[in-house]
Amino acid sequence: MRMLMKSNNPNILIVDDKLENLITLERLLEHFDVDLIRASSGKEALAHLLDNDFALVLLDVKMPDMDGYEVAELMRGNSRTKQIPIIFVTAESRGDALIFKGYEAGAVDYLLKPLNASIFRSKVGVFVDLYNQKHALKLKTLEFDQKLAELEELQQQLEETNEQLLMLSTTDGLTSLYNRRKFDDIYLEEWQRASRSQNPISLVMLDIDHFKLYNDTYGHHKGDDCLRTIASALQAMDIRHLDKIARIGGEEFAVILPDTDGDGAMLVAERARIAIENLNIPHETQFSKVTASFGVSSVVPKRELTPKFLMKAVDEALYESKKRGRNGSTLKLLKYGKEQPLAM
Ligand SMILES: Nc1nc2c(ncn2[C@@H]2O[C@H](COP(=O)(O)OP(=O)(O)OP(=O)(O)O)[C@@H](O)[C@H]2O)c(=O)[nH]1
Repeated sequence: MRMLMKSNNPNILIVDDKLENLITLERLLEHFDVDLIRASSGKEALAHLLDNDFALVLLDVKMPDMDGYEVAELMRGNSRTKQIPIIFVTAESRGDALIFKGYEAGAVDYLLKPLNASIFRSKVGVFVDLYNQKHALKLKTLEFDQKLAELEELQQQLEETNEQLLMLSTTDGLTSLYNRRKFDDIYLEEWQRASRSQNPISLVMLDIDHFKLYNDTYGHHKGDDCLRTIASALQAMDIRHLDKIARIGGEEFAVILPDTDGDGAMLVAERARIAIENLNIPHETQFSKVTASFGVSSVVPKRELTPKFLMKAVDEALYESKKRGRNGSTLKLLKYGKEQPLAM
């Protein structure tokens, strides 16, 4: 037992207008690990109650100015103090009516003086234990909340890492466009959608002209810069939200165009061809600048067709553009499994 406040021990407030009674209570509570706080009036008691947390209040009934019942009632009316247990300690027994009045005022017990030391101590002990348990639970709850917050933060980090991983696995490191794997996934999805809706689907594939020569002339780093610049130019094109651009090979790009027929796809290819030409990247070819050749293919998917047909057609169309002198586009339309080339 200590008279000092602000230790980690529970506080017990002892309220009595007579000093000798306070001293008696203190002696009785000597062996408890608690901090005892004295109050010699109701007002003083209330002031302590508003300032500190208490495990228990030992409250004298008969005091001048404000009696114990009034103190108890004021405590019950205040959210900060209403849960604190009160044991009334009084010298007089004036009958059951008064004892009931004490319980009504919120007392948990009502003890008569002279106090029986062991009964008194065991009753106080119950409340000290309860308080200690409540305090330990509060600490555990705080610890739990902290762990929960840490867990939530870890969860958030995990989600961010997963997002980054997903991005890395679907995009091309050099240009940040979709990579080949993602292209294949999107293409398959769009093919299936077009099969259901029976709307056309088109592919545009482009390959930079004489890119080996470009690397050989300007070096691999400049080659990478060139690929990045072309990727940005393709991204800057005014195409529809559903159209998806990918880098599908070293110097090869492709655009998936859902709900687009051959004519529409040729317009996109021509726009991309001009966008690359207009970059005016010097290159030692017949055009004196970097250009690209385009293959375009389009189809309304029928049961006898697989996605590979359209890929094969776009490949062949691109090859045709290379053969015809580069920096141009060739369209191949597919119908009912039969290839119908349409030179442009
Ligand atoms: N700098 C750079 N070069 C690449 C990259 N990927 C592929 N290449 C190069 O692109 C060149 C492609 O050359 P080829 O397939 O022979 O074709 P080309 O020289 O473009 O000629 P045509 O396609 O016939 O016009 C090769 O030299 C590759 O090394 C890359 O990520 N960065």
